[in-house]
Amino acid sequence: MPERLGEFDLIRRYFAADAPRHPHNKLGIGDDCALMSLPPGQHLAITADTMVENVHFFADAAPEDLGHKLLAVNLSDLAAMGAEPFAVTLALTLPKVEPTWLEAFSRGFLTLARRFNVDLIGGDTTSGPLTLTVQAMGTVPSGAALTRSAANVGDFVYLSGPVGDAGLGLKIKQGYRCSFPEIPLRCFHRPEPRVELGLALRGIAHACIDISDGLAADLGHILTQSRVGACLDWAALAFSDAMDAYLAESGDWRLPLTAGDDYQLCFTVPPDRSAAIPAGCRKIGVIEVESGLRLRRAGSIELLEFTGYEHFL
Ligand SMILES: Nc1ncnc2c1ncn2[C@@H]1O[C@H](COP(=O)(O)OP(=O)(O)O)[C@@H](O)[C@H]1O
Ligand SMILES: Cc1ncc(C[n+]2csc(CCOP(=O)(O)OP(=O)(O)O)c2C)c(N)n1
Ligand SMILES: [Mg+2]
Repeated sequence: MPERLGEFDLIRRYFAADAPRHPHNKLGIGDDCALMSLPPGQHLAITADTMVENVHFFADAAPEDLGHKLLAVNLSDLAAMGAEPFAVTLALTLPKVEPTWLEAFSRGFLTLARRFNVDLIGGDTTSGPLTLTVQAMGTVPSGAALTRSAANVGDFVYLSGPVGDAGLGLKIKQGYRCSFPEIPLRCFHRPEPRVELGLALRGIAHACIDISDGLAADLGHILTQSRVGACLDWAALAFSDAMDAYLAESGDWRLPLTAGDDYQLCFTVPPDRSAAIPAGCRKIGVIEVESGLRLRRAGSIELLEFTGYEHFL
């Protein structure tokens, strides 16, 4: 007869292995609340993101990848703010207790957490349709956060890496045949949160956002909240070989601008600080007075909608 695990055994076995290690975390899993204490001069940065089966992942997703991605998308929001992560809570709704699933999920989650010195300090576990939520907390020196509203006219727009691969990974999962599927599928299943880059951009970048819904939509949030516009240069965008092959075959140039799930950072920098930008980031455009997002491509300039992943439309 298989072993039966209850709610509290499950938490103890898969999630409460370590006492908190980060000095800000004073009390972790096991009481009604966790306790933390921040040094003076630091702001607490807080974010939450949920992942739901058939919305954010397919039913056949590897649980280790799910644990990784759930934490990665939350750390990505802290990175986009220039915040240094130190604690997370995890709210799990599970249809049933499956030890092999939980073991792999917690391994994916806790491996990434340890890599960034982040403690799992609490959460909630219930039965119900598979739904995974994390709240992530970080610190940023007061006044140093990289907000969406801080872009200035004349700033250069930068992107931290290729976009579109995760969207291509989703297409591959939906049946698109691609000769080089490894990178797109890896970007879709195992995004890398750009935490070190977010920290390195403090004092250099003005506005910053992570690309979860798509470049056009997420840069659109910066433009709207900063009351500016931008013009991007298609030729400045870097694509993987897989994306180049997809573009050549399909002509679908909108996909890398609108697909989302990439978790690269898009940020704006005044020109006189551009020499300080970390390697690997590319200048893709410039912030302008005129509102809206324009794209220079194939000899002409066209207006782009702020299109991206949208849950309800
Ligand atoms: N249900 C909610 N209640 C309160 N605030 C919310 C809710 N959902 C989202 N927000 C806030 O709205 C803003 C935009 O959310 P979202 O698009 O999810 O950001 P992100 O792409 O960074 O995860 C964020 O400040 C987020 O905290
Ligand atoms: C099965 C499946 N279908 C579609 C997608 C694509 N997708 C789902 S949600 C999303 C955007 C990001 O999720 P959201 O909840 O909007 O995160 P946030 O912007 O709040 O960080 C994308 C690109 C996916 N990842 N998996
Ligand atoms: Mg969100």
